[in-house]
Amino acid sequence: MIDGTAGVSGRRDPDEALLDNPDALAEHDPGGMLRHTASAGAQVRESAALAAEANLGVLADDGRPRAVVIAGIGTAGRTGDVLATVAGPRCPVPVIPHRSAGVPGWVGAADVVIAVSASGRSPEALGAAEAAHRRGARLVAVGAPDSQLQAAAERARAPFVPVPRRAPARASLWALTVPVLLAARTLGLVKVNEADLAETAARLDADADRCRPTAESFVNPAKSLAIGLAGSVPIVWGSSPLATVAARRFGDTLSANSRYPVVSGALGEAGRGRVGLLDGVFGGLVEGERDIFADPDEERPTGTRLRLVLLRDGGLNAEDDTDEPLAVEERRADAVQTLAERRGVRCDVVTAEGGSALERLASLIAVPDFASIYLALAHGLDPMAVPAITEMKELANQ
Ligand SMILES: O=P(O)(O)OC[C@H]1O[C@](O)(CO)[C@@H](O)[C@@H]1O
Repeated sequence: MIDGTAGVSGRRDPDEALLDNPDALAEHDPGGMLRHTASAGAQVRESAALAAEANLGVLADDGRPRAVVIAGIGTAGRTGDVLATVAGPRCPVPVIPHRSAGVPGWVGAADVVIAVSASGRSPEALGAAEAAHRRGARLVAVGAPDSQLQAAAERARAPFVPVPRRAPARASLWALTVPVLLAARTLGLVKVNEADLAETAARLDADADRCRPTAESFVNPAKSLAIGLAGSVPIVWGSSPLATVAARRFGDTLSANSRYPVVSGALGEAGRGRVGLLDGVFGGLVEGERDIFADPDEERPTGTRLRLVLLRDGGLNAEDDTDEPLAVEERRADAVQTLAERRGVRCDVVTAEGGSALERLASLIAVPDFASIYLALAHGLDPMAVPAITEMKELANQ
């Protein structure tokens, strides 16, 4: 074990055996990040019930808005990306995630602002709630009960969905996302129905079960994904807009939980530039030096190398939910797998399952969420405590 600055201790080389030792897992996860993450399905059900009590119906009183702005930062900000992708390219109004304080200059009485903050106190969400009120935009707020955000919503006489606080915010993705989607449903912008919510919750429960700490690495998809990523520079690309949201989410959790550098984004965009990484010093150049006779399961390459994680959507219905033909996305996903294989870059594929956009998204997020935690634990890092975030806030506020 080594100690870094800020009292963070961990080991440079991952201890894979630790992943199959439930006592050691619990010891390294004192805040219960695995347990919080396993509550994703319950979060969907709870938030759906809380949203149903929040009088979201008033949002629809003035009809369809000109635009919807989802204001928040970090995980709260990701909920805006989820809404934009679930609403899809045929959504009749622009859906705009906004990650800085306040709201865009054009926001006015014709628009809706959804302010989201797990703690209920981020300057970004608070600034947006206040600006929306000042400009006469319709407002709905989602966040911790009895928070500054709740007070701001009350001042604006706006609906507020009180989402119980879990620390840290990134363990609350589903709790925050569902009220955002249900607010948009009230406005007629998404088709998410009760069955979609129930099936998404069931999918998250089933994945949490497959990824539970007592399920050993050879049957646990999150542990095996973590072991594959250990020591690598992960590249996470999503084959569709939906899968790209999941890819960016994996970028968030790999950075914050596992403290790994990661390249994440859309495969379509990557194919026009970032795919060049596969040929570089962490890709083809180092892989070319590997002993081709070594047992791929035994050998852990010495040079840092890339590991590609491809999140494949496959789409639901080519007519309805994609802005380019499904076949194009699929061909591109096949192509990058071939390219990685030619360079000797290992590739993990997670394929979406489920009958709705939300369930498919859940199926691309659940296993990677757990993998990021197992990767942290293999390195002896507490996946919950990220002192650099607090230190950064303190330094920035000086
Ligand atoms: O959802 P909140 O509480 O507004 O926080 C926004 C972001 O800020 C952090 O709390 C870090 O300060 C993240 O964990 C979070 O996603």
